[in-house]
Amino acid sequence: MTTENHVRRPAQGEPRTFAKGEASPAVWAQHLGKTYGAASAVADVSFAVDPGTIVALLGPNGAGKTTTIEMLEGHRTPSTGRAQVLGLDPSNPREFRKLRRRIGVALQVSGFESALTVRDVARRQRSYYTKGWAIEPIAEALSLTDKLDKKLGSLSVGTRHRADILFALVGAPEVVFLDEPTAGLDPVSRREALSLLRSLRDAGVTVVLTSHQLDEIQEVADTIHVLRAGEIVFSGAPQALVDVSGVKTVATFSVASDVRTLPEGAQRAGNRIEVSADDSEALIQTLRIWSEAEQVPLAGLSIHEPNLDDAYVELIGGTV
Ligand SMILES: Nc1ncnc2c1ncn2[C@@H]1O[C@H](COP(=O)(O)OP(=O)(O)OP(=O)(O)O)[C@@H](O)[C@H]1O
Repeated sequence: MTTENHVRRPAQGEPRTFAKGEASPAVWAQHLGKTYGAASAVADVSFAVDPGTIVALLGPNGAGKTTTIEMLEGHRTPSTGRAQVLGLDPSNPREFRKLRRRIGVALQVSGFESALTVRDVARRQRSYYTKGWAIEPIAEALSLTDKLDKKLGSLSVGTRHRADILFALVGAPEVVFLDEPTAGLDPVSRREALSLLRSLRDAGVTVVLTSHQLDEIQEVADTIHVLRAGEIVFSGAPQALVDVSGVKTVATFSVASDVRTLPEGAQRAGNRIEVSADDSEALIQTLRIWSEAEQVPLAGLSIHEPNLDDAYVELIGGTV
């Protein structure tokens, strides 16, 4: 879903209401902005998040992802615009008190006491909520079972990060905000964390996260919002960004040095040949036909189809 297509813009100060039958977004931001003195951290961010989906805020360092997510969590007050999470305004202290029992938050850097064990903090976090999930199964899903009785101060950075995800989830939140949840995690832990995110979505939990790991985002996110200099420059499904990016499929292969005729549009560097096209199937077909006609084998053929990483780099480029 794109950002604002089903959202009626309310007048300033009017509570956001949704038509009968219209699904209320779990998270809604309209023209959110945050300034620090003369500096703008977030300029103008609007989007709506469907319940039970995974949404990723992407963008270069300093684009405003953390500031945006922290305004939604109620940790920063917007300078302009407004937000609702589960129909409540995170910047309104009375509404925030209700909201915080229904959301889970893992900050990029958390401030839990180093002298407490993982279990102590998990129990305490769960006690703040009316509902709650059992600690052990989540700990197991994050490979934290043998760390539950370790003090936070003794954990490695990646383990500490996984513990922060556990703390965000123990209260059975309806919406979870995770700031770079897989940063610093080893490859196996990453897989586990991604699998946990999918399970949360299957259970109807809405997940809003920030990330620089585009391969992971392509795998798990339903929707991405790409920020640049505090503004959204793309909203949609990860594949939609790939599709509009114009990045081509590239085939590379080697030929003997006496081969002179090449497929149309091919680039040659020594014996290495590179051919690109919009459509990978058509490209492979063209190469097969050329190979058979010329009696030249496609030695070491590799095909690189554009992915989210390629599309993101094309979108963001070196312009920031
Ligand atoms: N408390 C603050 N005071 C002044 N400027 C701030 C403050 N917090 C953030 N900023 C600035 O706001 C901009 C956006 O920062 P933010 O942390 O939201 O970016 P980000 O997209 O999350 O970056 P990263 O990928 O590095 O985490 C940056 O230029 C940052 O320096």
